[in-house]
Amino acid sequence: MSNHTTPAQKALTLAEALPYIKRFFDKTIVIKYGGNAMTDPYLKECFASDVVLLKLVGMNPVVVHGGGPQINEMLDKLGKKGEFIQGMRVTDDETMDIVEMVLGGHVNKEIVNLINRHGGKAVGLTGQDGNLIHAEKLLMANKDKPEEMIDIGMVGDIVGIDPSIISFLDSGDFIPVIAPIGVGPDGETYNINADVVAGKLAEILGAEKLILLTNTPGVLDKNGVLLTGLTPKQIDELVEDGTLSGGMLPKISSALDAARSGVKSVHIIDGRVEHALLLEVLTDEGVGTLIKAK
Ligand SMILES: Nc1ncnc2c1ncn2[C@@H]1O[C@H](COP(=O)(O)OP(=O)(O)O)[C@@H](O)[C@H]1O
Ligand SMILES: CC(=O)N[C@@H](CCC(=O)OP(=O)(O)O)C(=O)O
Repeated sequence: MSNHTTPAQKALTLAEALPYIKRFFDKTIVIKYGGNAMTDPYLKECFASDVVLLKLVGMNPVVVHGGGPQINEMLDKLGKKGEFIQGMRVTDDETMDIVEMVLGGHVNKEIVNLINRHGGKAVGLTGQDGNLIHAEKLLMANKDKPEEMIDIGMVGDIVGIDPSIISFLDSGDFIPVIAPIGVGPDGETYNINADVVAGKLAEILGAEKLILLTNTPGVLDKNGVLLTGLTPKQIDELVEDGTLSGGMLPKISSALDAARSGVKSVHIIDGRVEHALLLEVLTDEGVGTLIKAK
């Protein structure tokens, strides 16, 4: 909020929150915190305080985080180059070790720590904890030649989610902070795109909202103009003509799957905006792109 806001304007903004607090009271809100959105220290503080505020007014935020750029940084330090195909990281065994170390370690604990310093009770998990995310090796079709499969190593496809650990944490007013790592039948670990985890978790938890925080104002058209709402047909067209690429591909397909599976509202928003979460959940302000089920 600008320093030029008058007390009356501030009061109006606060009053505006009441219908949203009532509507989302006791509802689950899955928040995907993208690695690209978690770069600026001040914005990280804003994010953590927003999550705590949502919890304290009676909502159940569940945080799923990414960390793609943070993994790249570590790979760089080790002299290894990160490679992505259709928005998914090619993950050999050595890269998988680094993914687990960065996501399950540093990134996860940093977010837990931030939320706790703002007065929340966050608990960090990977998909291994409480058997949360069951995975198997992803068989990825080449989008240009669908009959051809691409082997991208230890990248996982979610085959099941056991949400009991989330319900348990929720009953104790804890805020789950989840790293996108899944576990296979033989205990092997898989690297899963964080948007995919957030979308599937929102579906299984019957979430009211799924919010994907990233580093663009939302989905942009060919001319870089924000698209405030997107239907499945429009999404198909944008994929086909190449307007959507890279990390936006798994993001949009997870968002659409979640919307079609009953998550009431799915948004891709700009995590670089101060208090983007509060603006999205508690005000009339439309931010980012709303993904529609039809
Ligand atoms: N049409 C589009 N609109 C917005 N961003 C797009 C589009 N197509 C590709 N992108 C890319 O997708 C990126 C967001 O995905 P990603 O890098 O995976 O971020 P995150 O870490 O938040 O998941 C944007 O920074 C942008 O470079
Ligand atoms: C399979 C795959 O691509 N996994 C991702 C997991 C992290 C992630 O999704 O991070 P962002 O949300 O910051 O992009 C990766 O290795 O980068």
